[in-house]
Amino acid sequence: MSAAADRLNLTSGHLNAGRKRSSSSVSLKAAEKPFKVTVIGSGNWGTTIAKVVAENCKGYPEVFAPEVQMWVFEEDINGEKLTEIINTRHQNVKYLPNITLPDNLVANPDLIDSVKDVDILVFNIPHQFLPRICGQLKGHVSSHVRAISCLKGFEVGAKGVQLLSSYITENLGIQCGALSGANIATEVAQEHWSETTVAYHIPKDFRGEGKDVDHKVLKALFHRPYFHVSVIEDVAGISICGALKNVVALGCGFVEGLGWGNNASAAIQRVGLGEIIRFGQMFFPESREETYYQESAGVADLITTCAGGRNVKVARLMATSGKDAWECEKELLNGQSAQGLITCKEVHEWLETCGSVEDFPLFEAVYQIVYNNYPMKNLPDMIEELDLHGE
Ligand SMILES: NC(=O)C1=CN([C@@H]2O[C@H](COP(=O)(O)OP(=O)(O)OC[C@H]3O[C@@H](n4cnc5c(N)ncnc54)[C@H](O)[C@@H]3O)[C@@H](O)[C@H]2O)C=CC1
Ligand SMILES: O=C(CO)COP(=O)(O)O
Repeated sequence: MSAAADRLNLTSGHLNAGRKRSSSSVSLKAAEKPFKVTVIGSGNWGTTIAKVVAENCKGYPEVFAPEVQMWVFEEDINGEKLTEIINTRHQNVKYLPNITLPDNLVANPDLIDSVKDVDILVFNIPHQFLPRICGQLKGHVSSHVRAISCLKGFEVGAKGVQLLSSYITENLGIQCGALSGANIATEVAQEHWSETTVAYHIPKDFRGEGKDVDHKVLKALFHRPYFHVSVIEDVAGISICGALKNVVALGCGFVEGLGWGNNASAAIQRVGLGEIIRFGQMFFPESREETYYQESAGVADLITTCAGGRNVKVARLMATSGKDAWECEKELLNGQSAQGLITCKEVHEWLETCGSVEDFPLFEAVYQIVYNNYPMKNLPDMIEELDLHGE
């Protein structure tokens, strides 16, 4: 067993679909040429995942090239470039303040330069920017590159509703999995224990152990003592839950902001979980129902987001202040993004296209409140009424 695997103490139970844990060790072969990793994105979660990845790349030089590039959408912060601040003070003062970043993490404002000779791309940007980023990357990424998307959302367009990992595969011609879990970024950055789920299908052109990315390599890349990783194959299941729990969290924020308390929030989460699973069954039948219940990316992420995520905070402020969603997002998030605000519109457009709006009354109610100013106090009736129409 390599020294890297020894330190990792990988177990087969962590590497397979399902939740059976086994104590048998799985060796991690040293890479023929250590994998070079780039993180695309440097927001709240982007910087946190870059920290996790850089720690592991430094810790396992037999497997990964120690230097990790992080592409940064350049900004001026009080007369200084954000990339310069990150590279000299090792802090992302705007999106992840008060967290020291590893010195092998290098901020790069040049997207194309940041992916030069890369083997593994980790996408981590608000999903509304993905089409433009993919457009810029086209022709600059070899088909041998493997990717993981940490984004939560969908792409809705001429091709219908698409997973973001599929969008990346289609546009860049590279295999792409996903990482999603109950992961409020700041808690992970502070190294408070949490779990996550990584999902990845081994592609047909897999080049072999030590030469290509497999589940063991992904576990080594993301697992930390404070960030426990389960690697499975259900990319669709973890991505659906990650996208849609943001819409449910807006619903929770509305009822909390109205002062209705825990029961109302629990009711929204119950209805929301049902709609998430129904969405998966209708549009992504390859997703597995147990993923929603058993993985961190499933119900656990729904719970943490509805308790303490940015979407719930924005919706709560909408309820207490009467301001619209965009004002609240601006006021609360200092340039960060509440992805549920975009996802609820994308979901509405898709459901309308396929005549299924009435099957998803909560998603529709959230959309109508955010975009058409429907009174949020009518939320229970909106869910009921649409249910009755559906009968
Ligand atoms: N923050 C969190 O706790 C978690 C977030 N996620 C997901 O991770 C993804 C990334 O989220 P965050 O890193 O938190 O981003 P964020 O919400 O902090 O957004 C700010 C980022 O967007 C970038 N940006 C602004 N304008 C841009 C433009 N025109 N083009 C490209 N980039 C631009 C900023 O430079 C900054 O890096 C999202 O899909 C989110 O749902 C997932 C788990 C946890
Ligand atoms: O995805 C998240 C937690 O897993 C973060 O949710 P918010 O974007 O609502 O903060």
